[in-house]
Amino acid sequence: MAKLFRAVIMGPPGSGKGTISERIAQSFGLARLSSGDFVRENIAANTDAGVLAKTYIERGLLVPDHVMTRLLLPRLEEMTRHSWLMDGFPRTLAQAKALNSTCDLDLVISLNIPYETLKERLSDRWIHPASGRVYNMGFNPPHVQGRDDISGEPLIQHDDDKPEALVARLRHYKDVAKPIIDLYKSKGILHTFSGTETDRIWPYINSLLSTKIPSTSQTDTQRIPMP
Ligand SMILES: Nc1nc2c(ncn2[C@@H]2O[C@H](COP(=O)(O)OP(=O)(O)O)[C@@H](O)[C@H]2O)c(=O)[nH]1
Ligand SMILES: Nc1ncnc2c1ncn2[C@@H]1O[C@H](COP(=O)(O)OP(=O)(O)O)[C@@H](O)[C@H]1O
Repeated sequence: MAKLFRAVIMGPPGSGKGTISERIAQSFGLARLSSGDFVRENIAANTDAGVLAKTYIERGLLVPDHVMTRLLLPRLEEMTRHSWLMDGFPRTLAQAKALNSTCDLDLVISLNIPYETLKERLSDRWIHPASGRVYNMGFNPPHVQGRDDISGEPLIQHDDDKPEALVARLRHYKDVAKPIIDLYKSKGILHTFSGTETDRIWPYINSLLSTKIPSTSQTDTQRIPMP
């Protein structure tokens, strides 16, 4: 069997994790895993962990580590034969340690984007809540203003994308991400990309992955559709 490839993408809210993950999944055939999608799937399916997670999300809180790992690790065990890229997990050092004990990561991408850029992007971010599709009124606008391209349903803006909530979210990200980044740096798997435009960062990520992902795993790996 081809060697598998496991990667994590990290970065503050608005840094382009979703946008870049989508490009990586398409270009390299990795399964794209999103912790936010797992949480929403579990809430929709009314699993025990989903019911518990919902009580935190409703209060605008992060889901506690033990609930997150209970949600995610079994899903990762189903993926033992696939290459994947994870977005949104780990978000704490405890989660990083739990992930560590389940699998060996090959690579971590960390996005380093200036605050002003994040603020501008998020104030322009619109979301289709049912699918998680993300638009930006300048960068990738929907075909019809205010409507999802596929379903035609209305787009919404998250309250926590508003500038007043953003400062606190970014400060929180820096505090919790630092030890995780240090951990991956010490393992020699961290790659940091800085800049203000995804289109300028993408070629560097693309060429890095081209050297790291075994070409056989690009064809052997089946794309796992996410809801
Ligand atoms: N103007 C601009 N917007 C971008 C760029 N890259 C991503 N975006 C938009 O910025 C917002 C945040 O990106 P997203 O991928 O959702 O970031 P995440 O929160 O890290 O997953 C979305 O509305 C994207 O469409 C860029 O280079 N320029
Ligand atoms: N790794 C995680 N640790 C704790 N909570 C998480 C994690 N991933 C997702 N969540 C929870 O699920 C919610 C939705 O996640 P996500 O789609 O990544 O949205 P956002 O980028 O707005 O935080 C988060 O706001 C958080 O409550």
